[in-house]
Amino acid sequence: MSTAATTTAGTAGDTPVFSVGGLWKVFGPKADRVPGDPELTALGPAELRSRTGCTAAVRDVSFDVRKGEVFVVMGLSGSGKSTLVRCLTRLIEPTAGTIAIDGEDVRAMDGARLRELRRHRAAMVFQHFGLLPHRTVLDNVAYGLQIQGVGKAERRERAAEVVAKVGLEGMEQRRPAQLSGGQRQRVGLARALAVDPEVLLFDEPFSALDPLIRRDMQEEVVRLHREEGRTMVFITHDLQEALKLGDRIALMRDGRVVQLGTPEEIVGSPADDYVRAFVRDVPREQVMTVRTAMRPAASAEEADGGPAVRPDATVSEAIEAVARAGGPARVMEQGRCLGVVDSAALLDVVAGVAGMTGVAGAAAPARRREPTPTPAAVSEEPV
Ligand SMILES: Nc1ncnc2c1ncn2[C@@H]1O[C@H](COP(=O)(O)OP(=O)(O)OP(=O)(O)O)[C@@H](O)[C@H]1O
Repeated sequence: MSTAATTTAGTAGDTPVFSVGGLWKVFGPKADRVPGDPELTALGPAELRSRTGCTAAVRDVSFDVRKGEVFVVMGLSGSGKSTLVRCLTRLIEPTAGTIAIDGEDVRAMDGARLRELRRHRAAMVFQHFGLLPHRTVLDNVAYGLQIQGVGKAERRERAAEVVAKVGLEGMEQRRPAQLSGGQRQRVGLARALAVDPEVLLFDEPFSALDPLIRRDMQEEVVRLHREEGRTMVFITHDLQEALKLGDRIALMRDGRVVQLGTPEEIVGSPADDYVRAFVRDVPREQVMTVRTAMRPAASAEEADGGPAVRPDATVSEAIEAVARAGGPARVMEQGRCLGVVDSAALLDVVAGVAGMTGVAGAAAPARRREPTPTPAAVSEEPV
């Protein structure tokens, strides 16, 4: 889901939307003493609990959420996802560490500023989003604007726009009880969107939906993100959902982020055995891109002919192109041939014997041949 992100994520000089440093949330008696005590921080969850009665739900977590990206927080139940994301707007008060939004210190905000943060800047979409049962869809969506003091005519107009945007046109006058679970979730999404927040925070919003509706909603999020480029933080315990939606994924275990990276990095270069076990059953060809399997062109003919694929095409897409053409495909970017992929290298990725090496072509060294100068331009559009 990188289309909007790559165009809107901006340059390295951009201030991140959220910047989190050394964040801790400890529940329990005298929680404050835990983060600063090396003896206690060295303990595992069970030992910490038995020694102090405390649970470290978030342990020394640092990351940035970049403008325009979908940042997924993933982990099993109890790994600390909800606590971490609630700390971002201080729905849960952190125990230690720093949080900034657009460079502004969230921990230093007073009550009024915090309310403003939650209402205007970082809106949350919950799994159980508490729609008002006696209000219509339109009024539920307009509710956040009403709280903000927006006049009736304007809020109805804006609510109608977002209702249409999330595909609920024609249902404006229904009440929540007259909607399906998926439609209700769309109302919750529309309500968060109506206040036009800089960042949307999703707390497992789709986990109660049945699989088909869930897929629809995931596609809705992908579409909204592509159209608007809005920054999103998305909690899920579902790996497929994380891989589908995330530009980057923070994988949590026992309060720590064990790996932070793109779906391709997480699947292709798991940081440890835990992550490796987590991603073992992922169909690699649907996540890994052709960069992983690419080698330099072996000859001028190879660089000049054959089907073209984009560098961010999946291995699965390249397999189709190679199978149709009966020979290697060229990886093309802005008219330049970056390298080629052949069936053997693509198969290596599927089999998991080619990893993320960071060096194009190094995944299949035995087959590496001498590079050929790339042609200046080609006529075909990459698939
Ligand atoms: N108010 C609380 N008091 C004590 N412990 C808590 C509290 N809230 C959460 N915890 C503990 O903190 C840890 C992390 O919980 P959290 O809800 O953040 O996990 P999660 O990854 O979001 O789980 P789930 O997917 O089940 O929602 C768990 O061990 C949980 O029991």
